[in-house]
Amino acid sequence: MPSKYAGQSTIFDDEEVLSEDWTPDDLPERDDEINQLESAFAPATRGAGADNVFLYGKAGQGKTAAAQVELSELEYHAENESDILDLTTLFVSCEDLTTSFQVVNQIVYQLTGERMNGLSTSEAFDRMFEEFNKIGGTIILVLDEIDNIGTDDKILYSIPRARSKGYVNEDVYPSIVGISNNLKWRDNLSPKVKDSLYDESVHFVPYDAKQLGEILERRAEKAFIDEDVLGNDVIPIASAFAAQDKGSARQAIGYLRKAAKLASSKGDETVTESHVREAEALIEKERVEEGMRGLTTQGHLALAATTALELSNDTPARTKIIYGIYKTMAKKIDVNILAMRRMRDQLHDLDMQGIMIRSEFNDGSQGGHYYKYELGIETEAAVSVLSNISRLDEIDLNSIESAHR
Ligand SMILES: Nc1ncnc2c1ncn2[C@@H]1O[C@H](COP(=O)(O)OP(=O)(O)OP(=O)(O)O)[C@@H](O)[C@H]1O
Repeated sequence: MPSKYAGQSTIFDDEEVLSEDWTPDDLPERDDEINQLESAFAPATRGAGADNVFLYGKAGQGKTAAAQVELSELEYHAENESDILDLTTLFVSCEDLTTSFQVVNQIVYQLTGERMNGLSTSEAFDRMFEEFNKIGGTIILVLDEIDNIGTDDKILYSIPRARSKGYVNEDVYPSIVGISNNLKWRDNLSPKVKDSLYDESVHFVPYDAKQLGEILERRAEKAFIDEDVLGNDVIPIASAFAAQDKGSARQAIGYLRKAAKLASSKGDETVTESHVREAEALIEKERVEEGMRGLTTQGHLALAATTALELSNDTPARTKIIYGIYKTMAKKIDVNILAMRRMRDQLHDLDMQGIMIRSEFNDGSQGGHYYKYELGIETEAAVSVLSNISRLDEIDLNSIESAHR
């Protein structure tokens, strides 16, 4: 008898194509942006080093993918067509790095396999430039999610000025490709950084539904065994969902991937519109749960107080009722008690994130105008997230409410 794994995928040819890590060779929707990158890299092909360039735009807009595609092209040129270009490229994710020192440390680690311990920031920079001197030639550093360094931005003016300041030898041409989806951070950079980093600044505007549809079509061609696997509405709906939200290609691909996995796990031979709708609802649920986990302690307490009321069927509840329970909980775990006005802000934020639902009431001249809140998610989902937060260990969501009564 065949195992339950036999014949599992009746729809996928190459499932990997829908994964987060798969990089396309071609991004036709970003031709203009890629041309701008090409102009920034072109001086390197003439032996003058690449210009510094800054890619910005919201998440999932192909900034990282465009940098990868254009750098691969330049690497191909250096290896196969050029006697002039001696190229080293380094891709550094700054996701968990919050200072220039940490970024420098990571660069040195990626170049040498060694971490720098006990060095001052300027010693660390010296060490990095020493490595650049050993390598020589054109060195392009892609610093992805560079906004994580906040105002500690020494690296962003030191590398672009390394040659003019004599930090590196004559034959070394280091430059930066900075990538960020935080537009505020970019606008608030120090003038020193703006001067050095803004040789070129490339803006990635959000994709529209048509472009997202084309991106999905190309992926689908590679991912599925044939075109009949996808119902006619699948791509238009997945791209419309993503376009209405953030215009993110990552999000659109995520809907298609989840819908296809749902179809596959149910043994269905085609992916349909209802799989996409189900996928969207599941992804939204995961997003909200993630948001719940990431709340501050005050946010968690506001959620805990509302959840306790939900468990005793006392929702929707007015702010002052939630506030009463919140105060008891905050006291119990020794947390500073917010004023009622601030609690209102917390509840409003939870409403904005889809964790709660706020309804407006108007009792005319007697009661005036007020809001009531209830959970916007399954009660069990809130209980499960809250029970995994150690700061709230001493709070019993079932008994606090009865204590309040
Ligand atoms: N024009 C496109 N064609 C095909 N795939 C694309 C296109 N644009 C983006 N993608 C894909 O969408 C996903 C997100 O893209 P990418 O990581 O490059 O976005 P980003 O702008 O760098 O976002 P973030 O700032 O969140 O990292 C990747 O899987 C990428 O391959």
